[in-house]
Amino acid sequence: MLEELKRKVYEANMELPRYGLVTFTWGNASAIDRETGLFVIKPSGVEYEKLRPEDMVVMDLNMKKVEGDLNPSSDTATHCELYRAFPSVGGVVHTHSCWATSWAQAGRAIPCYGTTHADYIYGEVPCLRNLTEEELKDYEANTGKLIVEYFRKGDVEAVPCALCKNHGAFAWGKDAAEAVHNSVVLEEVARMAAQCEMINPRVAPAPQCLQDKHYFRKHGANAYYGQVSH
Ligand SMILES: O=C(CO)[C@@H](O)[C@@H](O)COP(=O)(O)O
Repeated sequence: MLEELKRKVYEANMELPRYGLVTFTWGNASAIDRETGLFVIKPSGVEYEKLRPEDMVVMDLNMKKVEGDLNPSSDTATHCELYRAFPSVGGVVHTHSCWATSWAQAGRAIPCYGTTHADYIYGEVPCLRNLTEEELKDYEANTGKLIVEYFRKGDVEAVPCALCKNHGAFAWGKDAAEAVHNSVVLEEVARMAAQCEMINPRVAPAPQCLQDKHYFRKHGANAYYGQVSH
């Protein structure tokens, strides 16, 4: 079932340690097939060196396992909430990548200090609050609901990532490969922002007009970066 999607999700997961975003088993990638409403996700706690495409687990949007011998990722309910809420989200990645997680642990949103950030993310990367003790009873689903609640008031495409306080990072995209790409961007942006504040503790965000210029060079009707044809 969904063999091609399983292969893509497997490849996306394998990219995470290659890019240095995942240590041991600290992360997961998934992707959804919108026609069937099923999504494919990494199994929980399986070492990346041992992972195989056929180990990927198929889930439905009611959190029922449809296919797979192994337990799905412990973060499956978070991925599921994002797929349920946002039809444009086709792939989700969660990591504990060092720099993004450092901002999450510090409880800080990442300001947009430059055009590398603005090329991909419109405005700051939010750092979402801790869950309450009550909310922690359904931890992973409520983590997803918190992200959804934030982006219902925002733009889930213009800001393709978020930090969860004291936890780690989530990123998404139209498919698993784009979600991985955005995770790499997030980690680089987080690292540069931290170093930027170290070099100049009074640094200010990049001027809004420069942020706009860079974001809209690459996104929307007037984008002209790369081999775009008008
Ligand atoms: O947050 C954590 C662990 O604290 C998990 O996201 C991470 O270890 C990945 O778990 P899975 O192997 O996907 O279940």
